[in-house]
Amino acid sequence: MSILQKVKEIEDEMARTQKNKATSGHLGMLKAKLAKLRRELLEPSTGAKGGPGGEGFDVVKVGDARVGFVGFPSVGKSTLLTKLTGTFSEAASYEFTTLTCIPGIVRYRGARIQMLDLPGIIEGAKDGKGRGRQVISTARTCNLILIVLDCLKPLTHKRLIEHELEGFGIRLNKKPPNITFRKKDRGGINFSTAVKDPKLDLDAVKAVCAEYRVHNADIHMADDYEVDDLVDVIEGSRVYIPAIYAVNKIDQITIEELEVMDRLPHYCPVCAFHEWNLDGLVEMCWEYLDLVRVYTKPKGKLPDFNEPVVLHRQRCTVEDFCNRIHKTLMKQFKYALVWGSSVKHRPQRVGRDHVLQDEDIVQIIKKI
Ligand SMILES: Nc1nc2c(ncn2[C@@H]2O[C@H](COP(=O)(O)OP(=O)(O)OP(=O)(O)O)[C@@H](O)[C@H]2O)c(=O)[nH]1
Ligand SMILES: [K+]
Ligand SMILES: [Mg+2]
Repeated sequence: MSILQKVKEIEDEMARTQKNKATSGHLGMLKAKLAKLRRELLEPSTGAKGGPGGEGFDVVKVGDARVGFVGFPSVGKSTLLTKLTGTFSEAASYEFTTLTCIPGIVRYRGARIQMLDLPGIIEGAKDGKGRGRQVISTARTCNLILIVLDCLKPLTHKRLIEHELEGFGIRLNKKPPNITFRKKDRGGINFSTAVKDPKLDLDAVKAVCAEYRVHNADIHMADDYEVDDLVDVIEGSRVYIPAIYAVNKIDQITIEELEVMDRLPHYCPVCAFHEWNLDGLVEMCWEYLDLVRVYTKPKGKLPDFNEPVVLHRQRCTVEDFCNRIHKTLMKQFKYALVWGSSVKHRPQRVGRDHVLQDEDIVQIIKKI
């Protein structure tokens, strides 16, 4: 039986199994099996680099952040890229017009944001249909995924695209689960959680562990989690990426229909063709990218407000800032002077570990 057939069999069995406390162990085992099969699917066939293992498109990362457009064919991804970035990407009424990855750049608030137009994907993309794997591998390298939807198409398309991305280890608009998983030599499975009446019980946890041949481990969950979260932690190699649903072609629907869509979380209605709400979309991308702009102040001069150093919220210490300016700057670093919302005094003297905030001004003082 091929891996895909095995996957299908397990998915069918899961669909047949009622979800309750009594079946949670069995479902946990099935989910772990599924995750393992999916990993096998993604592993490159022996030796051959660039095989079906899911190499992305070879587009150089430039700018401060990267946004990838993912969606079914003909939802308007290329039209959107052309209008947003000014880089032409062919658009047409037939499906699969775009066959490769087309990069463009948006300049916004001093940052350079790379946008990637990608070929349309279809159901089964993650399992190797069409260019799906290349598309999704490229999406994995992005700081934000723009899921482009056609508002005239069924709402179920959203779920289908999410399913394809999830099957490739991408988690959308989600924080990594706060689960500690520590293997040991003896002592069996110890499961503790900070939550009263958690969704997962010891049986389910044990079933998942057994599937991974783990018989001794300490597992602690700081929050209430599902089987999938535990599987994610054991499997590793998951990426957590924010996502926006850009619902395109709103010129084709009524105001009432639009109002319903406007209220859904992470949605941004647009009309690429007439350039409606493209500013709104870029602003939302900016918010979701969560970038931190830091202005450099040379000694005795005004800061340069036109060219911020753009950092990501998870990596925005003074040291990160220095490394972005020059890779040897840290060797000469003595301390930094900071003006802005991350400090009380202006300026304030700080060390390399100080965490910067958006629009801080920094002057680096070097050792003599
Ligand atoms: N009515 C309307 N049509 C649009 C809009 N945006 C794009 N289209 C049309 O939708 C069709 C598909 O647009 P593309 O930009 O080629 O779509 P795509 O998602 O890049 O398609 P593939 O590359 O084939 O996956 C074209 O005929 C566009 O003119 C829009 O906002 N409104
Ligand atoms: K098209
Ligand atoms: Mg296209």
